[in-house]
Amino acid sequence: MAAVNPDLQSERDGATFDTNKLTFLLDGGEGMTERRREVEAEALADPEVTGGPHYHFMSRPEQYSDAVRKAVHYMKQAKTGKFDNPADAHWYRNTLWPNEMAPIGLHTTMFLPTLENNSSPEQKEKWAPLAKDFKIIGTYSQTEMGHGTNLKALETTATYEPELEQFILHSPTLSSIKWWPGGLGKTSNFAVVMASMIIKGKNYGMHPFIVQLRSLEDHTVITGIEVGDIGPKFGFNTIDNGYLKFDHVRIPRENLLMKNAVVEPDGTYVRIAKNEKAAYSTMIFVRAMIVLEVATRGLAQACTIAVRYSCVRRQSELVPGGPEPKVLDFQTQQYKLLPVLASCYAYWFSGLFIRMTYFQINYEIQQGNIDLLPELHAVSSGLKAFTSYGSMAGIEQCRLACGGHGFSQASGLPKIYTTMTAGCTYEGENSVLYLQMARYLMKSFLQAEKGETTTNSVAYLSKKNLDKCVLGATLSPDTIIAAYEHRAARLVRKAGLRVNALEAAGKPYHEAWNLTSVQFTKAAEAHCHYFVVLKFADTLEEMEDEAEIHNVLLQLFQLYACYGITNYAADFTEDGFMSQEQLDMVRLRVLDLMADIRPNAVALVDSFDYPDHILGSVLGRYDGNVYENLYKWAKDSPLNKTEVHDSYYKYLQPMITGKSNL
Ligand SMILES: CCCCCCCCCCCCCCCCCC(=O)SCCNC(=O)CCNC(=O)[C@H](O)C(C)(C)COP(=O)(O)OP(=O)(O)OC[C@H]1O[C@@H](n2cnc3c(N)ncnc32)[C@H](O)[C@@H]1OP(=O)(O)O
Ligand SMILES: Cc1cc2nc3c(=O)[nH]c(=O)nc-3n(C[C@H](O)[C@H](O)[C@H](O)COP(=O)(O)OP(=O)(O)OC[C@H]3O[C@@H](n4cnc5c(N)ncnc54)[C@H](O)[C@@H]3O)c2cc1C
Repeated sequence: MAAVNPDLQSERDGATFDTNKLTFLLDGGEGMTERRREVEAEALADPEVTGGPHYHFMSRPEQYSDAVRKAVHYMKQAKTGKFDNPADAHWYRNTLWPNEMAPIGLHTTMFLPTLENNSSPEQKEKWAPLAKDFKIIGTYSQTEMGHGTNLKALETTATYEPELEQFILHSPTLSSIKWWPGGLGKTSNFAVVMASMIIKGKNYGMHPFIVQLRSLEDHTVITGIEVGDIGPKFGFNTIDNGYLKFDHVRIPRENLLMKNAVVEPDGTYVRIAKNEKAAYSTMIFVRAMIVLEVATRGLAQACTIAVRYSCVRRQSELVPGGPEPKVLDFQTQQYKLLPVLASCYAYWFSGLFIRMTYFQINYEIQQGNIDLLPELHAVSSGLKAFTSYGSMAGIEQCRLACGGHGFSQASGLPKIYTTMTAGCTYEGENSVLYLQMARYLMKSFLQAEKGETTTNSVAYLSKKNLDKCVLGATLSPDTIIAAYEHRAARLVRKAGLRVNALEAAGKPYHEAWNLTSVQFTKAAEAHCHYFVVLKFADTLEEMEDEAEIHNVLLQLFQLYACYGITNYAADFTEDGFMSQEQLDMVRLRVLDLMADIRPNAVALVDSFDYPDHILGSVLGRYDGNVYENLYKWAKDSPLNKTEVHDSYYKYLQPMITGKSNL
């Protein structure tokens, strides 16, 4: 291994805490870190994982093809049973497809979970082993060309025919063509298809059906089905997002996944699930996972790259006539990066929380207790929107902080950005998800207005909030939380009262709601912001005696919270809650905290513990040897394969010399 750049080494030498111990905390325990490292090390030693063609120098069809090669490698490994622990499988996939979507990504993330959570016991016994063993490869096919958000308006129909005990799948219009599902275009031979179920002329709404798309012998498309790739996208080059059109395709009655609703042979419809949104369960799962696995990890990688690079990049002067400083020593550079780094830690702890909560509540739901479903839906929707947007903005900030080299694919940042930013749209467009959370907030507000107690994430709405902010220079977590509670409660209340006032003035509820929806998305965002602050504070409180780590995390917590206050200053001050003096104090504390955190910046990103292969960045290399590797990267560019490029002979030569050697 090459010697570490002394500029990076000095940062590591100066850290005040043991990065390993912080990694343990982030992974959820030392044992988890060890296991993750074992899985990653095994993958990294395998030439099938690390030895393929250079991602950035391939065309899109080549990128897809190489991702399929990796998928086959993954499936072979999985078939040996070595990934029976889902976390192991996850680490392996992250190493195999760094910041790339696997062509079988939807198979593992949505197809299999839908089979497992939406099937009757007999169906589960039949389909889940086939999917787990990759005897069938599937996707989750819900969105249509005309509708992704409004699921009630999906046009694909599944019409029941009792005589033959079959459903007939049909795409009646152009806009009903399924559009976007990952792995649908070329890879999958099966899909869970969400279609509106029609029995004897009555539409029972969206239900999941398992449908074969392609032959298991030669992958040819089943008669009556048209399927293909939707073409190049902003990112996601390694996955074949696809389209799917049905022309009266018959499937047996048993292909309706019947955990939540049964259709008897004579066409009698029997609802089993207590909540009519039970068919939406896979979306809740993925939203809950996106917080840590997509939004936070993308941001953590971008921070790692930008912070390390900012400690090896030297430019300009700090002391007149003095040596060029590391660019991270400029206060403006710290202001670009350190609040983003703080937000990454904040999202991480919320991500751990929502992941654990999802599995706890889902267990209850599987036992038939759906009391906490609305809360889970609201919190997972809100956090997905809040963290994916914050991460998207943060990654772009990291790119800008890397100057010119940040714009090169060599930085790794464009790939991280384009993969992550899709998370603002898929699995529920962010504004739409904030509005789902807002529905929950509105209901909770009305409860609180009636003097009822609100619980869990919205407990603060029925509490007496402070009228005056008591935040002092010590920035105690309690006073910070109280400030964020006040802001969220006030914005929710203001939006709720406006809906009431508009209704009282004669507007129908739906109109009053639409006229308040900007206010409500801001209230939902404020609620999520409060929640993320709260979960960070909870983590600090629950930490066992690791004083050095506690210290630096407390500084990050304070920076995250103070930066948030300065960014949303009007929300905290306009009702007189926070004084101008307090706001000024908070602004200065942001600068002090950055100076406090600066010596630990590299250690804080090292603690995310990303191997270079996953980062995929010349700028963010662990050894900091940036320039020699940038040079090597350029030399590898396909355009440099020949001294004179073909385009010269084709176009330039005739123009310049009047002749052509072609
Ligand atoms: C270690 C483990 C590692 C694991 C690794 C995992 C790694 C993860 C990696 C992730 C990679 C991700 C790749 C995924 C690719 C994208 C896939 C997709 O986009 S797929 C496509 C994704 N597509 C989308 O996301 C579509 C987005 N659209 C929607 O979800 C819905 O249509 C809607 C929610 C917007 C409205 O629905 P609509 O039917 O019109 O409903 P109304 O508005 O009329 O509200 C009625 C009531 O219902 C309630 N409620 C609603 N939802 C739920 C729920 N889920 N539940 C419960 N309740 C719910 C609502 O609160 C309300 O209650 P109330 O107030 O009356 O009491
Ligand atoms: C990379 C990627 C992968 C995907 N993978 C899959 C997949 O595997 N399977 C699958 O089924 N789907 C998939 N999708 C589709 C995805 O889930 C939808 O695109 C997403 O849910 C958004 O829906 P939409 O496209 O209809 O957006 P639209 O709803 O058309 O959004 C357009 C605008 O309208 C606004 N808007 C819409 N409704 C409302 C409302 N009620 N109130 C206020 N504003 C509103 C939105 O906020 C947005 O600004 C994928 C999409 C992408 C980009």
